[in-house]
Amino acid sequence: MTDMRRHSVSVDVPLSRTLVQLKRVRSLRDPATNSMSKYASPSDSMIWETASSNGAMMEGSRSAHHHLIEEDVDLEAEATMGSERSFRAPNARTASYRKSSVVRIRGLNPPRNKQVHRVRGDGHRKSVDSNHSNHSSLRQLANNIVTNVVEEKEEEEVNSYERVLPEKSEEEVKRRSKFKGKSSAAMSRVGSPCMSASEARSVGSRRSTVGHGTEDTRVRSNDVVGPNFSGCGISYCWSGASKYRDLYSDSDGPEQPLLSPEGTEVPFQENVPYTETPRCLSQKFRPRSFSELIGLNVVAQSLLYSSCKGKIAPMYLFHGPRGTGKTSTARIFAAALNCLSLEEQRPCGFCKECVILFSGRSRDVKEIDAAKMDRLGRVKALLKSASLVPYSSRFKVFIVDECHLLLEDAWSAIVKSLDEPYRHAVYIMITSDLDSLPRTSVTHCQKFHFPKIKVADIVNRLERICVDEGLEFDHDALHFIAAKSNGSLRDAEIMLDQLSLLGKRVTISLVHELVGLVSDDELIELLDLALSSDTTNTVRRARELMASSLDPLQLVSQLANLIMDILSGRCQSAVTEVSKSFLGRYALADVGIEKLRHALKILSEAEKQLRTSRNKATWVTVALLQFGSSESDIVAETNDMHARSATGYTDDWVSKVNSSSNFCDACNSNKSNCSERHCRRLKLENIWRRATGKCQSRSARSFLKKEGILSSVHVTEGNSQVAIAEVGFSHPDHLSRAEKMQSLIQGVLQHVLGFNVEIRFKLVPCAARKDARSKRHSFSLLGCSGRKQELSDSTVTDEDEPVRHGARETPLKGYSSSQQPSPFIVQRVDSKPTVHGSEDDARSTLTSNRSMTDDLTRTCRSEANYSKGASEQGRFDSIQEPDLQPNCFSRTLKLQKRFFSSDAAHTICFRIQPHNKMGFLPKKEFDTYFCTYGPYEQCPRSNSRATYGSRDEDLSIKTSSGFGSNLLCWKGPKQSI
Ligand SMILES: Nc1ncnc2c1ncn2[C@@H]1O[C@H](COP(=O)(O)OP(=O)(O)OP(=O)(O)O)[C@@H](O)[C@H]1O
Ligand SMILES: [Zn+2]
Repeated sequence: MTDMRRHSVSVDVPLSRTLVQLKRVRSLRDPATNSMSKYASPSDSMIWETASSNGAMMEGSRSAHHHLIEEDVDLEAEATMGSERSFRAPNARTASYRKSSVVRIRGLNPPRNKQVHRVRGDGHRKSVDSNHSNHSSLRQLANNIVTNVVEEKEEEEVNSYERVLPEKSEEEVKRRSKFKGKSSAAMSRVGSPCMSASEARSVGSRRSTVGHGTEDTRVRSNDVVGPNFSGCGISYCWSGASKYRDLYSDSDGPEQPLLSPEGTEVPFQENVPYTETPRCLSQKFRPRSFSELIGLNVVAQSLLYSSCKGKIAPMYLFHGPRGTGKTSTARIFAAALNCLSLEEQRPCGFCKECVILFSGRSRDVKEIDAAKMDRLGRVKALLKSASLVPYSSRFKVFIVDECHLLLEDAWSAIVKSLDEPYRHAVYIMITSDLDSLPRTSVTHCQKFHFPKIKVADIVNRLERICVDEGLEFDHDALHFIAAKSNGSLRDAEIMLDQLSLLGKRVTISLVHELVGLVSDDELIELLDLALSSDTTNTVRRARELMASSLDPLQLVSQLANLIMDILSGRCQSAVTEVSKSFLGRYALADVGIEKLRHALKILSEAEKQLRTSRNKATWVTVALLQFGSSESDIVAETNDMHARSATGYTDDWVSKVNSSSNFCDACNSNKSNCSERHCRRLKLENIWRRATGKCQSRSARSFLKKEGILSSVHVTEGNSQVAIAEVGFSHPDHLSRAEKMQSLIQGVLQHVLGFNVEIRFKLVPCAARKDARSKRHSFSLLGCSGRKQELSDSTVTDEDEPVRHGARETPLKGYSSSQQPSPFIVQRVDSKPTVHGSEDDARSTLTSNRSMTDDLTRTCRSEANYSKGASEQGRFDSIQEPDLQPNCFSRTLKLQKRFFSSDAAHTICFRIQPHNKMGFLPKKEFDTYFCTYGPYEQCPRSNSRATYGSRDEDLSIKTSSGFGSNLLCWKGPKQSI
């Protein structure tokens, strides 16, 4: 036996039987784990994700044998899989066995080195432990192995001609027949009692291919397996089980015992015949022709036409939401492509191709799960297979589901392969996420959009199913299911399926119970209570509803939907008394509508809060109680708001936060006693404190509290009122950090203000921070070392009261006073600026220092016309230069990097506003410089010369102006300048 192990031996016994024996011999398993999976082979090139969903498949590898044989056939079929696979010896002994025995499988290229143990498929490879108790089995097996070199050689050649590409010469085909004949003889010896049906079919098929061409093949293969033969169901069946199934995934599945406890062989289970029994309604009613597709007229017509006219693209892309029929359509189209009928209505559903395909046994139509195509090797194998001629059909169709999971490399490989002249290969890519596909690849596809299915169409379909299934139903219930399924027919069918299991009439209350929803009547009742300020009953009813396991968020969403339906007039055809009476009171009266809008607003706020709150039920109840704020409140509030908006300022949020109208919570005094401005600022602080207090993250909370300041709040006019909150930070780094927290800040402010909030960030002086109320804080806006700018308290930007300082408040030339741009940050510069350059510069700097002794505070202005709408997308910050004497020529401003956002996507634009002591110079004399942080650019808007500092961390701008300047710095997307 040892000798035998050492020498290569070829196999003379029927190979499938050998494999069966290998499979059965328990001792061939890994002794440590008793598992074969350890030797699971590199099935890298065995990527067939086959379609499908067959009940038999779901049973997993109830028969590893079946699996094995089936794969054998697969391999034979797919020449691409013919790569050699060798066992990896788990230990020396198995290695020794490996060396000694060469087990060859039909369809695989013969090993050059006979010491290579070849197995196909996932290769249930086995090691042999010579010490194992089943020596005798092994010996018997080994004795059955007889060298047959000639056979091997022939087989090799057969294999190489197994699949003939169209380009192959006739001569080759003849040779192929010759060898096929021999092969058939060899195959006739495949006498395994367990030869699988598919194998038998394959054998028959091969025989007939040789002699009679493909048309004959179909007939002959049926002769062998019988027209009703349904195979073991592995890998190709579509109905009955999960859609995505890895052919190899069950190699480790529950295998039937190979040896009984007594050591005798356990007879293999019979193939479980393919069964068409659908597992659920959506399978049972899966469409099988274009005419059965719902809501897809254009798609169906187009595909039908292209299949009839033979205008077939190499690649299609089906995209759209889930459950809208993409996979079903792909299968129908695949069937139509291969249907043998000459009628226009394809697929006919009756021809052999149709029958095979719809029973999930087609070998030319394969479904592939893109998630499994995670290695290039697998993609290559797919492409190789695509290059082979189809078994029996006209087209090889690859349905790649979830194709957005394909790697970009895979996409390019597939797209590249489209150039090859494989006119029989068709790819149907399916995705629900079009945006994540590589754009260039998508352009190669014919795209079909699968829209959400209309409620009415879903209802019709459900009705038909109910009739077919003998289910009693209420129309309302079906309508509700359809509305709930969000355009997915599959979801609707699944819901109906569940309801049908209850064995009761499908009624709306049953549906509500199943999906955990409240009926419209119950909702209206609750809404009515809440709107009529019936506090006790509102609380009681809300609690009741939520106690019956209704999710508070769900309740909010249902209520909001109901209100929206009422507002949009969709609820006018009320059926019940409750809804009729409610609609009469609310939907028709202006005040009622105003109340409903108000309620909707409250719900939208509540919804945001609920997402983060633990005590959801309470918050819902609180929200409901707010519905009851009286009509006069709403009207008054609205008027008030409009009045304030008209002046450009509203402190509606103040009235919301501080309910008392005469008492100033902020300064704890009667409003008449507190100074308006002071009071407002304190209120802003109050809001900011409350808002920041709502931040969940401690670090964010303390950062915002410490560094940020709410400098103003505006509420816009119009229907969709938005509060525009300006939040300031004194340091650019803080500013950029805060910008990253924009949504958080927005959320907390929204919560406190009760409005949708739009945030505007800006740099403000430190002194404006609340903690610096009494102190004067220095800050370095320009960040130049040694350069400090102290700002007075008055620099707090309360925009209702623009701060204007000093004699330099000269109107900008070129503007009438009414057109004056809005004021910007006010700064007072009282320290020496960093100016460097020539001696002249130095002198001028000194001069300028002298010149700015008294009146150094000045309003910087952003020029409103500078860029229309610019304020929407970015912002101006100003960097003020001290006044310089007119005789100052050129000088360089040096600005430290940290002033700028490090985000290269942002543009920083400097506008130099030269001015003399008399005021700003006329507009045309302005110099503009422009740069992007990163590689600096010349300003496209002016031909001004700009010189930038060479040091990395500094940006220097050389001004050509002989005057003092303001620098207006634009931070925002480049294109918006
Ligand atoms: N347009 C449709 N016409 C008829 N039946 C449909 C349609 N859409 C969905 N169905 C039903 O839903 C089931 C599932 O459909 P299918 O698998 O084709 O959807 P899908 O769009 O591919 O979904 P997914 O994107 O989740 O794979 C089908 O069996 C069928 O019963
Ligand atoms: Zn047909």
